[in-house]
Amino acid sequence: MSSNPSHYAASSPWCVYKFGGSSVGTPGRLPRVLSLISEAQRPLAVVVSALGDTTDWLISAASAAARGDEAGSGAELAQVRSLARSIAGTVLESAVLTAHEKTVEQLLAPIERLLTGVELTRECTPATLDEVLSVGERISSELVARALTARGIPALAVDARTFLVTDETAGAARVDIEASRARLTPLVPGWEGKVPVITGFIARSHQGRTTTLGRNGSDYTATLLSWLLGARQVTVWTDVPGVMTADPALVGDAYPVPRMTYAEALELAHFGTRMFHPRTMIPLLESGAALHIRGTTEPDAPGTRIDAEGNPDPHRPTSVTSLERLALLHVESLRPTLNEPLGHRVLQALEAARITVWGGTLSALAPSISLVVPQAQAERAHAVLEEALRGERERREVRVPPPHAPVTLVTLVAESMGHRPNVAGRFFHALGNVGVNVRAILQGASSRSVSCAVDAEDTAVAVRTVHSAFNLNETEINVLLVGKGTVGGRLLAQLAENAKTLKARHGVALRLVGVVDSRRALFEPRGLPPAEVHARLADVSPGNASPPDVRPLLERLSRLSVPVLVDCTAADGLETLYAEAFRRGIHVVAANKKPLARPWKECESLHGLARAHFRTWHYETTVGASLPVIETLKNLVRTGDRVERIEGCFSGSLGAICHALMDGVPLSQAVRTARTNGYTEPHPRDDLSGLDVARKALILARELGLELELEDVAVEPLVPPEHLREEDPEAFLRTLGSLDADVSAQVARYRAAGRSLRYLAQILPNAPGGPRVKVGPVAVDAAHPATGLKGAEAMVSFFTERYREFPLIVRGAGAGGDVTAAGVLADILRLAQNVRGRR
Ligand SMILES: Nc1ncnc2c1ncn2[C@@H]1O[C@H](COP(=O)(O)OP(=O)(O)O)[C@@H](O)[C@H]1O
Ligand SMILES: N[C@@H](CC(=O)OP(=O)(O)O)C(=O)O
Repeated sequence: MSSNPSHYAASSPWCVYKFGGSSVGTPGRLPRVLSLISEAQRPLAVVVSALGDTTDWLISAASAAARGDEAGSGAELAQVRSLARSIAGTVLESAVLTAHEKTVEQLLAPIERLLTGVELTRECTPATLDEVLSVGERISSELVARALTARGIPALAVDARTFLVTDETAGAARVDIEASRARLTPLVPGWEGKVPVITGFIARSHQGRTTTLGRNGSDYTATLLSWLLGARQVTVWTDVPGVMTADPALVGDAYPVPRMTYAEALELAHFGTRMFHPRTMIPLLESGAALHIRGTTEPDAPGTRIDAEGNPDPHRPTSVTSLERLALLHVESLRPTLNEPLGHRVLQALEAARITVWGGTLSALAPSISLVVPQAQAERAHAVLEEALRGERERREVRVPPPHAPVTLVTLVAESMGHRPNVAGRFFHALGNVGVNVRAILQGASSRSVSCAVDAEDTAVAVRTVHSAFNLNETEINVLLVGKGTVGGRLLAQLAENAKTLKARHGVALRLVGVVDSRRALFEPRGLPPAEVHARLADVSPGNASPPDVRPLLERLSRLSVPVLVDCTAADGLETLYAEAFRRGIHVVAANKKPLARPWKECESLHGLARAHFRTWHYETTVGASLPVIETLKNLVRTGDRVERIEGCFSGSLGAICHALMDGVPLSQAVRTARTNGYTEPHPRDDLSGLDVARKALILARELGLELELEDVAVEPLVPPEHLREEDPEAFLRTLGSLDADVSAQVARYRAAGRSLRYLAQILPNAPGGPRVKVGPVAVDAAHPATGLKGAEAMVSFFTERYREFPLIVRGAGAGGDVTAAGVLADILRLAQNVRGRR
């Protein structure tokens, strides 16, 4: 090919349109294609791919035939025929349709005979496969040309084999541009006044065999044609509105990149963006023509323009791409070798064995080497390396461990790498933050990209993380809410109320993607409007399992960016769900105390699991609703203070009940009111038994590093234990009435003595004989700080080495759906701070 761009600089009035399989072969889209062609400027050449998945089906038909599977081969071919018919039926009528169907049969007949031959010989050579595949593009060019003609737009089906000349390499032929030009030139005058509809992907070798240019090769046909015709512009129409910041199938919030350079597009194609054939850019680099990528379904969207200049905006988006099914090979140096350096020998050996090396950390003088190769070639590559380094291995100078597979190469393509500070630093920092293990960093890649190899299972999270770190102004947090009772219900309301401000002021896009209650589950990865949740959930028919199994939803949640499981239940057994969440890379925010009160060892291993997966477990609201109790204690411990005593009224609900009792309200009435106000646990027995406060005391004690169990907490209930047996909350409230008189009398005696009833918790880490934790009712005197508490107020006093004389006191509303939900929301936002986006 010429290396002199000016020689072939685009100069003619020709325009080239290319329509991919998704545009011509998806039912309903062909009429749009036809109108785009009819509205385009002239002269126009159109390149088309095979309809939909035709090429895949033809490949399967050939493989089935080679296995001798006649029925399988026939079934694949039947799919080709059936799609061709159904699409034709949407744009052609009566006699024209009949004529077209006859043409399709004429095209398919020799292919069927070829496949019979493959069945008999049980062999499908690459050359035969190319012949089989070529029928896909030939069918679609015939169809589009006929459909245009039927609409009064003069058109002509053109088989690219009549002018595109290649070498003999089946499956990925190389084009002879001069020979092709010589064949095309005399054909062009015959296109005068007509739209030539040219087959993409296929060509003919010097020896006259049908060849193909490689998968996605129609884009390449289009740019080659533009070069040959001297066209200034090529438009590739596809099913996405341009080149996106990431594969939209992997990243839901990817968006179109308005402009990029040829080199950026080349890099994207090289590192896995399957929308381009890697050679597509070569003719454009030669001719200087611009390539437009546009969406057939959104023709008015600006799309992406690819040219020599690219995007001059320094804040332009960057694209992330991934290449899967790879393997990582290492040569580990055990001690310095005395022989020649290993790098070039390794590369030479791999090249001689025709192994593709995608990249790696390697230099001629490198003592240790990492290489990325296709997974399918990994075992062979390993054997080649072992053989090439046999001497060094025998002298124990190097080791060649077995390949590590599968891995994925994740690449950020940024033309501005050199102009923007710390691109590589941000790339690796973002991955580190979400616990993605970077297996190898690729050096030697161009200055416009940075790549690393990650485990295949981390592909989605790695691509999404890098994408949001570089391309999103907002940090998107995806929430799956379990429990929509008092706290969960208020959280839904607060999500709705605060979403706009959080986005605008703090760059946090909070998206609710799922809700689970005791009977039903709802999941919508594109987001659920919080205000509609109750109604949408009511429409879901309850499953067999009650409560529903949340684990399958975790799998879906884990594929979204910054996934968070929010537990607003007071249920038992959620710890297994948390473990599953951490393992899948999901954060947990919980108002539920029960998992934190599990046996110490179990709880510790759950914390360990979160750490091992770099996930957070926030639970500030488990003690004192949204009062900053746990964070304050963590800070005291972190900064080296020694806690001598923690004391307080941890329960807003018991606070409200005690306060009402002191005001003369009967016990049963006081409990009922606290429950109605959303202060108590679902079953108020958990409050009156002291169990709920005991759990809170245990949570704080464990924050101090005390290895205590729930049974170690000395608990004195507010009412005698024999009154706490009733399982049904309503019946329980009724039976409490029998205690009203006794309790009121007791309270009157306290009042007379100038004392107040409070439910106190005390943690004494340094008590003689070992740490002590106790909770129970106490008649405090007027000087006690708890005396002044009103309603559902809670209070925690920290007596420490630094706060000995004047304790650090946290005090305020300690119960209620609104404050607890606000605390949960604050915990979710704290998470967002660790995974900052682009701003
Ligand atoms: N960065 C990206 N931008 C846009 N599309 C991408 C990107 N990465 C992968 N794709 C995928 O490429 C597809 C378009 O390419 P392709 O399947 O070859 O389309 P066509 O059939 O039109 O030739 C999109 O539907 C999308 O799933
Ligand atoms: N039909 C060929 C060539 C091609 O480019 O198709 P599409 O434009 O639909 O990606 C293939 O599937 O590889």
